[in-house]
Amino acid sequence: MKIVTAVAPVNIAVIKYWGKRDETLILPINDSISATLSLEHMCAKTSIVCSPDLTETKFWLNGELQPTDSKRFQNCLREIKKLVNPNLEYLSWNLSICSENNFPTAAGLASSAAGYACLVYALAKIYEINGNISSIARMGSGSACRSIFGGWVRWQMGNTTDGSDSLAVQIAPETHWPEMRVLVLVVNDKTKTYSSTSGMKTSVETSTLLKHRAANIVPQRTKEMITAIKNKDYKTFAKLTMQDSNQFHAVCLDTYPPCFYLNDTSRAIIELIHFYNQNKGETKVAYTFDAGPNACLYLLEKDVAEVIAMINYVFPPTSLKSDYFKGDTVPSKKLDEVSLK
Ligand SMILES: Nc1ncnc2c1ncn2[C@@H]1O[C@H](COP(=O)(O)OP(=O)(O)OP(=O)(O)O)[C@@H](O)[C@H]1O
Ligand SMILES: C[C@@](O)(CCOP(=O)(O)OP(=O)(O)O)CC(=O)O
Repeated sequence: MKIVTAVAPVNIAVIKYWGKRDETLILPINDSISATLSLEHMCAKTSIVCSPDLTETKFWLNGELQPTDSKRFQNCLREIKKLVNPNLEYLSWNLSICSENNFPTAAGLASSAAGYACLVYALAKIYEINGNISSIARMGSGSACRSIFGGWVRWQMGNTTDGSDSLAVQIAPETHWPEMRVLVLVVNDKTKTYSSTSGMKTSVETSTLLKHRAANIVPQRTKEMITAIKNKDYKTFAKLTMQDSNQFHAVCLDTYPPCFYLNDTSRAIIELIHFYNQNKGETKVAYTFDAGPNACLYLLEKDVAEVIAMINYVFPPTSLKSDYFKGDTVPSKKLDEVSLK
């Protein structure tokens, strides 16, 4: 019997991935950029048992049995197994996989990114594979390819049909911008109505704004974002981050039928942050929202205490779940192996 437990971090995009050019291989229509958060507060944790006594492969997520015949799960398992020494005695043994997220799942806080990065990493450990597993994680969930690396990561969309050039690469390591912090404001921890997968599929089919974004906006914005990150230019970084989040949600509205991910509290957070920055006379804090109402704020360490105080003052305790309202850190540690027997 073999047992592995691994933990993997979430990543929060500052240039959003939204739209696929290949649904099976999970190839995107534009580049994206994210920071991988530290494992301290938010992570997926996955344990895998591999044993000759197991009669079938099973997968539990947050205590609930999941189907193992999904294309994504099977693709990850198949691609990992392709890299395994065919003589490995336990290659044919079944697996018992158990994963848990210590933060809301499918609520727009990148659970699929941490979850599939963790699954693929744990599988690689079980089968003793070394090498870059980011492209395999991508086949589980696109954004997962970025969670394999720490620090600032770019997922290059690539152009080939086989996806060989659609790769995540590190722009800057976790040590690059040590003052950077992320605050996660949980507005609603419920599972969202439209998954990212189905939302972006409808956007690709119906949104003309998404076509314009992918062709004419993201290429230039990606270059500017990389320069801002490399130069630690917070003002430019913050503006690009907020503009990209807003454009992504504009695409969601331009989708037919529209996907509403933001709610009134999300919009109040956006207004508050612009008001606060304006009153301070400089950009102190930037928001970004994934496919959900929950805000991620990027800000510098020196401003964390005041921004937390301001948010606590404006929002009554019931409107934000203070359990999750905490500072996470970028720089991050990478994936971690908890134990290996
Ligand atoms: N720990 C995990 N292990 C494996 N799969 C997971 C795990 N956590 C989440 N997932 C998968 O990811 C799905 C949620 O993905 P989805 O992209 O809709 O939400 P999200 O990643 O939380 O939000 P967003 O993509 O907007 O940041 C879950 O329904 C489940 O299939
Ligand atoms: C809004 C996003 O978080 C979308 C993430 O989409 P997913 O990676 O969850 O989608 P699939 O590839 O279909 O699994 C933006 C981002 O993380 O870049």
